[in-house]
Amino acid sequence: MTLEAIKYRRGELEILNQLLLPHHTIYEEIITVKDGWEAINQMKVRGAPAIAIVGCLSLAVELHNKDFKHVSEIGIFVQDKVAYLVTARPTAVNLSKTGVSIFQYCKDLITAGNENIESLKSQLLDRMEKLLQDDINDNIRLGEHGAECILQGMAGENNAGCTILTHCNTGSLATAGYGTALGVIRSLKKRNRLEHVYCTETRPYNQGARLTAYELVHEKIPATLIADSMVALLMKTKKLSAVVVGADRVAKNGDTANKIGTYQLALLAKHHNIPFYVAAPVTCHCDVTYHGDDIVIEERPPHELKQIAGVKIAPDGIDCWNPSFDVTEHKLITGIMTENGVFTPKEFQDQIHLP
Ligand SMILES: CSC[C@@H](O)[C@@H](O)C(=O)COP(=O)(O)O
Repeated sequence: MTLEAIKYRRGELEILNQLLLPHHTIYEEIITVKDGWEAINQMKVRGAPAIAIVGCLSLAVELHNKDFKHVSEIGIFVQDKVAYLVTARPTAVNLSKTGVSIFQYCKDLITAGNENIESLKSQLLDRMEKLLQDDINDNIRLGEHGAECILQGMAGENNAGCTILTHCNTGSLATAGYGTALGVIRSLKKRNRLEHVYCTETRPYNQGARLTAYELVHEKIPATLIADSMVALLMKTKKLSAVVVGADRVAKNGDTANKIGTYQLALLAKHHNIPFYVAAPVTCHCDVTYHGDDIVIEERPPHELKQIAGVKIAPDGIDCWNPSFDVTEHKLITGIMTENGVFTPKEFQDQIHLP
């Protein structure tokens, strides 16, 4: 069974507290949008798709449990809650994009003359609940396209297995299930074409060591953990088929924001002539961000850099800079893997109006 970051039944939401992994598996109840906001902001739940789904499902739970006197109250309620949710973390576009689409759906239903409060609530709940299955379906399709693309690049290699380097956590814990970059790895494994995975520790928050390594062990995928500082030597000395990473926001020009350290991986991949792929479902493509430089990069508090699991590793008094993401320019990207296919940044720019 794959790991489950989100457990939902109408009116009930629980999230796996990822701050406690890999040592403790503890689910926490989310009853209100405020609970959802705090879980996202404190990174109990993280990963662009998972953030969006938990934010919207926290809204679903509060909406389900609340009484309204008029449909217009529901419209105001949804608008206010979405506006609040999007302030939890700025870089991943999934939360604001999905939140805005839920509000738009609500507005459309009201404008179309839906006067029945219970029916309006139920249609909104259906729509938000669908996010879970949609995300899994998209990831499975993305994984298949991504695996196919990598294997086509190895066509001359006689059914050899692939060796993939990945960064941060993009698996079941970061999504509703299956994963984005890790979904591509799963699809390669299903085809018996996966030789080995290297995952970076992903300092400072160690999503690679704490979460990806945990998922890889859980899934019995042959894998090796490396420190971020070992990537150049890895690329020089081991034969890598590709680097595959996730994304938190893809700008219209194909620049992508992802976990801090991704940019240096892309630069190193270019130097070593290794294909560099970004696995990015359409939910993280941003229609209003034209250029990577326009992406707001979240800065996390200093203690997340100066401590590991609550243990100090740096002196008091030292200044810290802790950007949580960086932007990889599209010219460093071989392909953007989506549920609709794999696109070069140029093709991506031409096809930005994907369904
Ligand atoms: C599955 S998606 C890709 C990204 O969301 C992931 O690699 C990442 O950067 C997550 O960052 P995080 O700060 O842990 O939410």
